[in-house]
Amino acid sequence: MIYTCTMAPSVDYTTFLASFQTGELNRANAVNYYPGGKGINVSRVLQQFNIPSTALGFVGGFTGEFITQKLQEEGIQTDFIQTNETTRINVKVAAKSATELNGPAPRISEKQQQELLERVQHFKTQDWLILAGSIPSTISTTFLEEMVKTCEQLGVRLAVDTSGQPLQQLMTMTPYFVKPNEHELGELFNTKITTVDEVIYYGKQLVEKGIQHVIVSLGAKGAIYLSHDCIAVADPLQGEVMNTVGAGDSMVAAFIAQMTAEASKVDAFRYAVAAGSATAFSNDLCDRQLVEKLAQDVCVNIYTDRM
Ligand SMILES: Nc1ncnc2c1ncn2[C@@H]1O[C@H](COP(=O)(O)OP(=O)(O)O)[C@@H](O)[C@H]1O
Ligand SMILES: O=P(O)(O)OC[C@H]1O[C@](O)(COP(=O)(O)O)[C@@H](O)[C@@H]1O
Repeated sequence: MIYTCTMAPSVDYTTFLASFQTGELNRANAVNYYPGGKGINVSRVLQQFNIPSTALGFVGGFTGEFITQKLQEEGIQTDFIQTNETTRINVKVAAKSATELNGPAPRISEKQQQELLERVQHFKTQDWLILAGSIPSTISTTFLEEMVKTCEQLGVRLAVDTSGQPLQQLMTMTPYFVKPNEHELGELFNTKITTVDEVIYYGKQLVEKGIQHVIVSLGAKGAIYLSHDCIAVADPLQGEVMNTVGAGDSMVAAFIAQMTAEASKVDAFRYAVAAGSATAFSNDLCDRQLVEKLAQDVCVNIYTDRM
């Protein structure tokens, strides 16, 4: 089973405008709202590939109910822990450039953390846990340590897509797969990363720690994959950008979908890049048909000798 864990889910309220000006009244041409948060997006894209997953995390209030109901309507199993706080609404402005306003993560009590740990303790060997999105500041470092240790002991493959201090902490352990974007990678090494060579230099350091698969996403500039025996650089795909929210999550989902279907890692990476762009070229997350189509166009340059 694939479990996604979103500790700070959201309802993503996206507004589409021709132009956006701060300090002015802006009227949207269209809006949409979908269940959001990185792990939840991963579950929604996996479902596009007919891969079942269970969405874990913390939800509360009317927005929490909306998320649970929408996921269930899409056929995604949920096993959320209820919080007293109403789940945040993240506002996205899709205009000439994208602006995002993400609410704070919920406060999670020790009891609620324990409940989550108990769920992880029931996972089986070869299961996946995708820990994605903001990790609330109330989540203790000991809890994260125990969660990673439990995954290691059970033989669960841990994928990580988060940022800030929790990412720093998780990188001192050895997840199976990690997908930072270039800013998050820079943050990890306390530097600013701008060139492909820099991405490769720092990405390799993650691989040397024992992380099996590293994808560094570069937004409109494409992405780079690194493992112990391969570096692959994907050129960006061109298209009409509609809404980039969830592009990174789509990438994570497509990579895992392909890995579970026993595709080669380079093919899995190719699909990951296609899925990221397919989402960027869509109003909601990508659909499978577009991913399959774009996957044919992704140009990947492989450098096995740069490790
Ligand atoms: N404007 C864009 N045009 C084409 N592809 C894009 C665009 N933005 C994102 N993508 C695709 O989605 C992937 C993930 O996007 P990115 O913004 O790096 O992730 P994150 O949302 O996690 O920061 C990129 O590596 C790329 O393949
Ligand atoms: O947990 P964070 O870092 O605040 O991010 C949450 C936001 O990220 C998203 O999951 C989108 O993530 P990506 O664009 O990085 O793929 C939104 O659905 C959500 O609003």
